[in-house]
Order: sequence, then C-alpha cells, then structure tokens
Amino acid sequence: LDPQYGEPAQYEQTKKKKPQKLANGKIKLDYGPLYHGKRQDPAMKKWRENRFGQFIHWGLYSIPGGVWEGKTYGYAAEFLKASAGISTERWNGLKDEFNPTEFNGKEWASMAKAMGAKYVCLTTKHHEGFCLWPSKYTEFDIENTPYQKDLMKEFVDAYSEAGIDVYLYYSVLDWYHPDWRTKLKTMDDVEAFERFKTFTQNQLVELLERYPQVKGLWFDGTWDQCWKDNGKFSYELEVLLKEKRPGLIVNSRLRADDFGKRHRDSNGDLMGDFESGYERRLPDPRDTSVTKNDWECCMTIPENQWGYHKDWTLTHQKNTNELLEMLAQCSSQGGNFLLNFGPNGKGVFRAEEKRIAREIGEWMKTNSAAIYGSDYAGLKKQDWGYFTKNTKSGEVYMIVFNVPISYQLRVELPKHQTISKANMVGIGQELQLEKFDSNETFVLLPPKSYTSPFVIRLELKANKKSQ
Ligand SMILES: C[C@@H]1O/C(=N\OC(=O)Nc2ccccc2)[C@@H](O)[C@H](O)[C@@H]1O
Repeated sequence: LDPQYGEPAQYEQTKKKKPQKLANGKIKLDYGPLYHGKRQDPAMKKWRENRFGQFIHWGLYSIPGGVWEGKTYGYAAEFLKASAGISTERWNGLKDEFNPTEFNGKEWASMAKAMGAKYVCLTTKHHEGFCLWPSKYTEFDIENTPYQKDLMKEFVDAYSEAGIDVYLYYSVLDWYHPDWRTKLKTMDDVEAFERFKTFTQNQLVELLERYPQVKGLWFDGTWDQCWKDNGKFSYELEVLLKEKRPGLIVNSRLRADDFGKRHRDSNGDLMGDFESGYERRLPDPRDTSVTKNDWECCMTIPENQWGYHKDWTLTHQKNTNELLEMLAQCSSQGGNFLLNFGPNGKGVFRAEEKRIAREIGEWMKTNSAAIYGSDYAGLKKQDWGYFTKNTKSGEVYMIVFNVPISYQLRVELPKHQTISKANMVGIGQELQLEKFDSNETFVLLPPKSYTSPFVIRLELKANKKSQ
C-alpha cells in the first residue's frame, strides 16, 4: 500500500512478509496447498475417470457475438466490451435483451451425452459480472432479464439426470461490481475489496446451496494484484467451500499463496485439486512431469473464442480429428480435456459445434475404452500416437493418429514385459507382432489407407525372468 496510508488492521499486507526457509530448504507457507500429491477420494477418482468434459461459455456477450454497431471484432467475443470500447452502462443494458427462449436443458444435455462428455462446466458469472442464476447478492442476474427463470436449475438438473457431472465456472474478476479493484492502492480500495471478498464468498456459498448436485468449482479471473495480495483469503475460501461441500473439487486458478504466487505456490507445489493453466495449449507430449498432478486442458474450437462469435471464418477452426488427438494426448499424460462450446444469446449451438459433437461421439462409441478411466501408461511416447492405460483393467491401448509409411507401429516395453496379443478395437482384428531387439516389438498394420484415428488394445504378459 502507499506508505502514507499505513497498514490497515483488517488487511494483511502480504507484500511485507519476508520468506522464511524451513530446515528442508522449502519456504514456510501459512497459505499454501491444503494437501500435496493427488487426491484419492471417490470424488476425485471420478473426476479422473471422466477424462472428457464440455465447457460452456454463455452470458450477455453471447448476444452481440463479437459484432457491435455493424463492426466485427476478431478478439475473444466475451471481451467485446473492451475490444469495442463499449460503455459499462451500454453493456449492462444487454441484460434487458437476454431472453434465451430456445434454451432447452435436456437438449443440451443429450447433445453432450451423445458426444461422450462425462462432465460439464458452465460459466455462472464471467468477467462481465452477469449471473446466470437468481442471486440474492446482485440485481445483475437472470431474474432481472426478460427471461427471469432460474436457467441454472434447469441446466444443472438436466445434465445431472443425464449422468453428466456438473462443475460451475466462476470469475472472481467482475467488471460490474462497484467494489472490484484491480490493485489496492488506498485505504478506500482496501475497504471496497473487503466488501468484494464478502460478496464473492456469499455468491459461492449461494451456488453450492442452490445447486447441491454440483461436483466442483472452476475459478477464473484471479490474475490481478488484488487477488495475489489476498492469498490468505483464497486459502480460507478453499477451506470453507470444501467444508460446505465435502469432496468438492476446485481448479488451481482459485489460489494465491502467502507471497502472491498463483497455481503453484512459492515452493512450486500445486494449489487446488488440478492444474488448470493449460488453456488452449497442451503440454509437450513427451513431458512426463505433468503426470505428477491432476491437470486439465481447456480448449476452444476456433483459435480463441470462448463466447459465441458470429464469424468463425476469422481464424482456424479445429477439425474433429485434431480435437480427438488433443483428447487422446491429455488422457495419455494423465489429464482431462474440457472442450468449449459457445451457444448464442437465444440458447442455440451453432451448426459447426453440433457436427463436431456428433463426430466426436461417433468415435467415442467405438473407442472410449481408451479414454474413460485411462491414465499415463508409463511407456515411451512414439510418433504414431499415444498410449493409455485403463487404471481398473490394466489394459493398455494404442491410439493411432499417424500411420508410418512402414505400417510398423513401434512399441518399447520394460524388460520384463512382452505383448501377447494386439487387437484393433471395434473390428476386433488381431494384428501380427514382430519382436526385435531385446524389448522392442512392431505391431504390424495391414497395408491399406487409414482415414481416421483408431485404437489397438494390447495384452501384455510378464516375461520369464530367464529370457
Ligand atoms: C477459460 C478462459 O479463461 C480466461 N482467462 O484465462 C486465463 O486466465 N488463462 C490462464 C491463466 C493462468 C495461466 C494460464 C492461463 C478468460 O479470460 C476467458 O474468457 C475464458 O473464460
């Protein structure tokens, strides 16, 4: 804080804390992770087994869809207020136009089910501050729109009844709330932000109380100094929410530590239950260090549009096989894949999204055994694609995206293992094997053209020690 204001009692000045080293060389933290390593409780195991989720960005930004007064803005549609320099008053007026008469929760849930999504994450409040649920703590919510109804309840009920786990996205950053502050420079800032922290906590408790089926909270908008200076609050908030909802799962974007470090604390340890920094990007496919924590990659179909944008021709649109390869890579490295959809202001998904959802679902019908319940197989990554291992059955899968000109798929096994069988999943065809060297085997593909990714199930057996 500006020295002239001194240090207010109710605001712990994280900046003034000096790091203390512990005997083991780590920095002493009062507000670090709640635990270390991977959670092994049933709720987190289900999160891990799910592997594939649907992200949905839906808010007032879905009405203009990246176009304002006849001009198209290429930047992310949910940032149109900023990219088109729209006044807060004019933007907030969109509330009076929000009337998604074509929204049908059951239809949305059945599209997600057919796609093979095992969980869904919906934006309850994005940076604009508009709440998709009737909140006691603000007028800027669904209740004060022509639609009025509790859209969130219809959504949560429909997806839960379809057997899809529901997670709620919540942006701490709030362009609407008068007490939001990016930085805390004065006592007034501090006092306003204390009120904002109370508002945030109240809304989160309200969401958990209103929607008991919810499995977790997906936080965003915590990159500003105001939040970095409130590591203690973020710690206590995680504790409070998990007390309110035992088993609750939160992503790494919620937390800051004693010294303002986010995602990973000052010792490099993950805070929250899974690392959620992989946004529109994946780790290096040969990086095995990512397997140490649970993690999730969230991905857009266009280059960078989370909210509905009227014109998808402005950038590359990922095709189904491109997205399937990302899903396979995530599973192969022990991570989840959260694919984003942006319905328009009426509650309708665009044709491209419906087609991609259908095509992914088609592939998952035959091949989902290699994805659901899968994890890092512990085998050396090969150029033809990805290994996954089913944590329950122990079965190992090869998800093939790049058939080599030799039609030979190289597999390198630990010394004590050998492949006893290899079968194409779906058609069941058994494939010839050619063992060479001490621990390498070629899985031989029938020489023909392969036009979509396919899965091979491997049966491994222990080698006799003598060999
Ligand atoms: C999922 C996306 O998340 C966002 N911001 O992303 C990040 O903050 N990304 C991030 C943060 C820390 C590390 C790496 C990526 C939002 O601005 C965007 O509209 C969308 O909701």
